[in-house]
Amino acid sequence: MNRTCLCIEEGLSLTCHCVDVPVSQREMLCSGKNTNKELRIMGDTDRQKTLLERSQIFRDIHGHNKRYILLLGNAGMGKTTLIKKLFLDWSTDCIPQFDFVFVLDKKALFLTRPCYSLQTLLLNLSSFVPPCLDPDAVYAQILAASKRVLLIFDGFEELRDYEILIQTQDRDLMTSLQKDSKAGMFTVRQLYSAILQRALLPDCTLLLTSRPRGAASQLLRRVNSILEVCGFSTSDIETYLSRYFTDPVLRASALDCLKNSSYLHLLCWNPGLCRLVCMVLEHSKTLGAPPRTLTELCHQVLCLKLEKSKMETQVQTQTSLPSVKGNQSLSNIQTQIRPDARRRRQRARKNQTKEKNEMEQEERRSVGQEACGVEEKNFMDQLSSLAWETVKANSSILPTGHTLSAKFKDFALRTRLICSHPLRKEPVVPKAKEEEAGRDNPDKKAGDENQNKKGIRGRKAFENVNPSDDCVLFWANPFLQSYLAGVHLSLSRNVSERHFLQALPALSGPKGRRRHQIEEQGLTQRFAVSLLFHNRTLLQRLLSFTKTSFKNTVSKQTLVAKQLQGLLYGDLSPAQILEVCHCMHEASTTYGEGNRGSCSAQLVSHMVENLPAFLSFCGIPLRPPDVFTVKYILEKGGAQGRGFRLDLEDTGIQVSGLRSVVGLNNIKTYRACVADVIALWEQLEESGEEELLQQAVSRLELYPLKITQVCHVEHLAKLVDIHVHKRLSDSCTQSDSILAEGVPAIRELRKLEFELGPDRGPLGLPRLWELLPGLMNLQHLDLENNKIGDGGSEMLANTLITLPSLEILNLSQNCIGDRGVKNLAPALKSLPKLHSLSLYSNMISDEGAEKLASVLPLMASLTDLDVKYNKLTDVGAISLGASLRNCRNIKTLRMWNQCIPYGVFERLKQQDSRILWH
Ligand SMILES: Nc1ncnc2c1ncn2[C@@H]1O[C@H](COP(=O)(O)OP(=O)(O)OP(=O)(O)O)[C@@H](O)[C@H]1O
Repeated sequence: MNRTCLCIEEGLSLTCHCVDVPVSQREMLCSGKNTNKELRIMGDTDRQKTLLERSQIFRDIHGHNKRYILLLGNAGMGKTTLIKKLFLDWSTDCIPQFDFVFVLDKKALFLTRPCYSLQTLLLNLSSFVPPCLDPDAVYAQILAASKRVLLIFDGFEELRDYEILIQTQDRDLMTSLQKDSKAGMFTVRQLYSAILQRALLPDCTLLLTSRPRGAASQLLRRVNSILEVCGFSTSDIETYLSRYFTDPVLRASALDCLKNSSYLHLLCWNPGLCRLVCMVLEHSKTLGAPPRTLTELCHQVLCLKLEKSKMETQVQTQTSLPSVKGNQSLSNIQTQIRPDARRRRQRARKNQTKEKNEMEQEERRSVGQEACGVEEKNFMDQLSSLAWETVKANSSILPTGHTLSAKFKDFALRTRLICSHPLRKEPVVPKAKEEEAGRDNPDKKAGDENQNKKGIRGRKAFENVNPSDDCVLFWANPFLQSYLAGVHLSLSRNVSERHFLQALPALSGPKGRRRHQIEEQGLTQRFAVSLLFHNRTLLQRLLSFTKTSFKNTVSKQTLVAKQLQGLLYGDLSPAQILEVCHCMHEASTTYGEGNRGSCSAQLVSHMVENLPAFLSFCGIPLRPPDVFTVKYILEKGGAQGRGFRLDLEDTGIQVSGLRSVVGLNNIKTYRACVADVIALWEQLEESGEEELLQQAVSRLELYPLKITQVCHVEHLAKLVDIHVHKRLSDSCTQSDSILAEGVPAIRELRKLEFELGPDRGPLGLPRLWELLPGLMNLQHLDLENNKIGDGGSEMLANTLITLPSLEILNLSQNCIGDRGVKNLAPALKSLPKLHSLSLYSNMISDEGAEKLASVLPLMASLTDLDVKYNKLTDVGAISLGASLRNCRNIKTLRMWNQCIPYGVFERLKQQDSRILWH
């Protein structure tokens, strides 16, 4: 197993190229008053605190094993690589709690015949599984100690795929599966479903990987740990480059290039893209200028791949090396060859080194020239069409209904744009039977011995029974898949203008909001728009173009321009605005030509003119490349004299990203996770960047402030502390002059909504009581539904007296009773500006009502009081009604509840019209 999973992808190995990146622990939390739990987007500072090493993945903080783990990560973020690394750890005994580890791939779901058992699923169908000579004995061991089994589900693009498997419930089937899991009469789907539902191997540990998309509430409820792969940090990128480029000159030039291109550097946050960036930097001498957009990057990678495949074909013909057989990719073969065979191959390769060097030189010379012949271009068109089909279906797997010509398949596999996943493996014949068969059939025995001599004994177990039928074809790279889908949309004559527009939800205005945006569809949309403005001569190197297809592109370009100019940006969702920003960045930066270049520039100019002045990205993840694009658009706006207020709350933006946008001249105010804001200020103070610190402090906006997570209270407390002490920390004094008047955002904070709800409210309230005295200018405090209770009212009373500006106080639904009112009464009468008080739906009875009635005339500014739905009876109501006569300023008193007799209430109402039902 160690050998089988060593290869990350062609030419890259786990031991030499893999960079260890941690995973972060994600949390399911209720947000605000909403009782449904959802995946919380964490701020950067908080995220850093949840990072886990690989060795901690299976253990909780108490050292207990986690049994149901979900690992999330966008395309290319390294989920599969992490799993291979876990395999490697396991094979070297670093995860000793498991005796067996199996990887079950989504692609096996294509096996639809009901002829499998749990035993064959694990020992014959799982990925990386080594040959097993005594399956029955091994299976018995698995069943006997299922607690020591780790099952990993990989290759699932959507959470919904799991959700469907969990929802399918057939009781009879589950019973028969549990009764006889050895019977070969189930489909892979049924077996997967039973495992995920814990009907089979209920004690084993499950680790599921998925891109974080699609609704999956049932699944999220089942799992007891949600992890996310982190991208590469700046130092990870450097490590990766130093491992990728063994040639010091190339390495230095690649590092230099990244230093000069912040976009490429930010793309490298995604390891899959980092790999692509390295590929093009490796050939930068011949490729010319490094890519400035994702479109250019994918275009250059495609050219390289096609060149490489062309060169390999030439060498193969020259040296008559056996060609790649059937549907197996080279990398697959590499991983399966035993070391002795590999050594012999290496020796042979040495002899070819000279030839190879010449070939590489030739390759370098030819990159930049024509990459495809006519036939290849036709194949590229066909691939593009397939790419769009798969993107539309949210899948990386090629549909099985198509009959693909052998030549096309060979091209697709040779270029490594498509890979093949073997589905069925030959069952391993137990050794005794093998010998028996050999005795009966001397020819076969001789053949087998031959194979053993070649060092590939046992390899049979990995191979397909029938290579053409028993494999699934899938896209090797999600970015190239989306790029080709974009090529099809914008350049194919077969895509009408109507269909083209339908594929671009970001451009269809508010109605596009409703659509659930899938990552690859977003990427495809970006590529499709950008390719319309792309340099045609370059595109012609890859694709077949006729005059008609050019015409078609021009009309689509006009259509896109019209659509973009008609957009009402104020009506777009944050996700749509981000997508349009990406489209515009790609279109206007990608190699343009002549008037196409100026046309895209005009579109950007139109966009920045029409963007709303308050630009919110709240609630959508902003990854490093996204931040680059947003910054690009903001800068363009700045050049046209536009200023913006930015909302970056709940975006998970990194502190470095925050720093890059906050300092732009045309940013008037910004909001972001308070902990990250403080982290940024501290960084700026430490680096002595006073001007930027001054801007970052003065531009922060908090108003109106909603506290929806317990951590928000902690963050706010820290900020209030800075405000009160007028410095960032005791040891730092550089910021003293900047903070001489405290934090402007705190000084100007007028409204605070505390929305933790009854379960989490008590967790955050003690901290709130401590920080409130720092919010001197607070006018509106909304504490509805936080279970303050009589216990909390005392603390609240102590704090209220420190808020002289308070005008509106909402204490509805807080379990406050008579004791609470007694505690609060002195504080309430000390608030000189309080005009609205709500004690709606608490537990105040007559005693509390009387206390309230006694202080009412002393609350000179009060105009509205709400004590509806409490427990007061006619006695309390009459007291309040009587007190009202002495309160000229009060305009409304709402106090109805079922304990007050109807007649009494009616009479009170008639006596004073300010008493209201509702
Ligand atoms: N930790 C790492 N070190 C070095 N390279 C990595 C690492 N993680 C990922 N890569 C590179 O990124 C590529 C994509 O990674 P991988 O296939 O693991 O992503 P994934 O999250 O499984 O993507 P998908 O959702 O598309 O399946 C790998 O082939 C490898 O080249």
